[in-house]
Amino acid sequence: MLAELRARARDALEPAHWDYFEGGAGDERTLRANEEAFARVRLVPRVLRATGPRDLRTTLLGTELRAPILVAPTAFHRLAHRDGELATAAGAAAAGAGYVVSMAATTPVEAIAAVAGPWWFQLYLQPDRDFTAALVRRVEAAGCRALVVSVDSPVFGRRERDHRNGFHDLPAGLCCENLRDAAGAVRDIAMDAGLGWAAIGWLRGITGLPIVLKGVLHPADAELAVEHGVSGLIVSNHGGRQLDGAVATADALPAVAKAVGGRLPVLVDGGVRRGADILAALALGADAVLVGRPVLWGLAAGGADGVRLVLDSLAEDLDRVLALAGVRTPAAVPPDLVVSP
Ligand SMILES: Cc1cc2nc3c(=O)[nH]c(=O)nc-3n(C[C@H](O)[C@H](O)[C@H](O)COP(=O)(O)O)c2cc1C
Ligand SMILES: O=C(O)C(=O)c1ccccc1
Repeated sequence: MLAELRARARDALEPAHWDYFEGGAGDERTLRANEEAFARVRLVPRVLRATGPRDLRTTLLGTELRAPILVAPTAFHRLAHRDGELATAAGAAAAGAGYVVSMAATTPVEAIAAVAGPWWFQLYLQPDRDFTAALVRRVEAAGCRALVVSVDSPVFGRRERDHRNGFHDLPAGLCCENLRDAAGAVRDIAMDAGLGWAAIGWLRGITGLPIVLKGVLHPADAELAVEHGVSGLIVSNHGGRQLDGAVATADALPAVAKAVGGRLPVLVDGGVRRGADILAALALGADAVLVGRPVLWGLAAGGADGVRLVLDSLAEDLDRVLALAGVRTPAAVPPDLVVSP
């Protein structure tokens, strides 16, 4: 199902845009490793557990979802489909999935909020703190339920496909609509290699929204995140688009989950393509998963309906594999459901 949508997306997109969505950094080792790590997992199901119908509902930081599935923040949805983020928001809402809006969205958050279910906002903390604070005020006013701060991007990863294709800018008519300053001029997103833990403390001080750190792979950073009062973590290597050679997320997850020890929700993204991958993520210590590229395939192939189809199919597949594994709810997935090879 996903493979067919992926092929349709490829047909629908200009090659340079396809490469932008699909590609990773460097030799794309980490990009491949994410899917491979899930494909290596072997499950040890339980039998005769009389689970009855499954219940996939999941609450994260006060946000209620139909299943432990969210749309990962990805940039430039109007490059994938004319309805852009409005289609993503509507498709995710119809599927009961969470939606993390990218800071690089090509639609204003107020318009997204009008058609979205529960949504969070992904932020790159900008060197201009006043601008960052104004953006936080804006997304709070629009109804954002949590801030997802990406911490894996002190600089841009080297995306060789984009260099080859000369893809550096959005085409005329599209821009990062949430990066307008007070005068209405659109800024570029700045990556900030000067960011430290003090910046997280600063953000804590200017907002009451839960703060989720995205891009944690080392258990020592997970421990620091807990100490600095964040509300959640996303184990992520940015879908292999930042540090090529970084550990696959399914491989990094158990140590991070162990360091957190249940003190915060732990989410994971990168290479989640099947219900069995979600089941594996839950067994390896995650509370929920985010899905990046498959949502873009659905969006490019079929707009809001395509997004809904991707998310509904993953939830249905998770329901089936939970039953086959003898588990009734996501929270009840035991660690001994997976064996290491
Ligand atoms: C085209 C594209 C754009 C992305 N843009 C962002 C972004 O703006 N902010 C961010 O934090 N992560 C971004 N990511 C990373 C995703 O949030 C997520 O970590 C990754 O896509 C998960 O891997 P998957 O695509 O294998 O599911 C992007 C990923 C892709 C593929
Ligand atoms: O492409 C990306 O992965 C990404 O994170 C990003 C960041 C800033 C602007 C556009 C995309």
